[in-house]
Amino acid sequence: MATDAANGTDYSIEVRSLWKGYSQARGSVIRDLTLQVQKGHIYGLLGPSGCGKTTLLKCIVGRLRPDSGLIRVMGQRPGKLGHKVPGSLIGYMPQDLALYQEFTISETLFYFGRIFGMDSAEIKARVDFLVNLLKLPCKDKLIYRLRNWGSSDAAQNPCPALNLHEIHVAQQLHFSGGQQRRVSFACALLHEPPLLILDEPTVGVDPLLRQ
Ligand SMILES: Nc1ncnc2c1ncn2[C@@H]1O[C@H](COP(=O)(O)OP(=O)(O)OP(=O)(O)O)[C@@H](O)[C@H]1O
Repeated sequence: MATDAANGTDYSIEVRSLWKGYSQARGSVIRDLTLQVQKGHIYGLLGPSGCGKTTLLKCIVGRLRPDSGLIRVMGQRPGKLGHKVPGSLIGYMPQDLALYQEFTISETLFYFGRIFGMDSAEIKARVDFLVNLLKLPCKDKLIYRLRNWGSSDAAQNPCPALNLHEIHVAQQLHFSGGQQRRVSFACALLHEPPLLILDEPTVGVDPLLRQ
């Protein structure tokens, strides 16, 4: 309805006259930005590197405060007391992966599921679904990728005492960079949020997941 739209309730995201910078010396990264995203719509944010896309998304999910202007997400200001943004109203896949390296994928998804107030049965069902949907190789793999294992440079190799076979076995227990992005995507989808915000979701993933 037109009246609802005017009040912002038809919008999942509403940004008006947003200004945001990181320091006075460097000035504003976002200058007087206004945009609206209607509920049920997919919105792509395009722009050159460094123009402020991630900064805008961080303001929308409540990780950064605007210098001035208005942001409403699902009808209310992010960070407002009692409003589940940041929280269960959104699924957010950040550009920089923010996963606990010591967790397995199963532990990671249970951790986020608990934060979103899901019970064990719900989480388990979603984990099984997402592992299948995103073709995650094994729920019991650790997230951490052993970067320089196997390097001939003794200074870089974190465990030079292991032989090549042992290193190969250890690497099989861990995720690659692209697989970690799939796990991050699974975390964003886990609680079936009404609003999904993905920051460069296709970087480092194969064509199958891009589709
Ligand atoms: N934490 C920060 N402190 C200071 N400056 C920052 C910070 N984060 C980003 N910037 C600066 O703000 C500007 C916009 O960065 P932002 O990451 O929002 O751009 P972007 O459009 O998402 O870029 P890309 O497409 O390369 O990811 C850049 O000049 C960046 O250097």
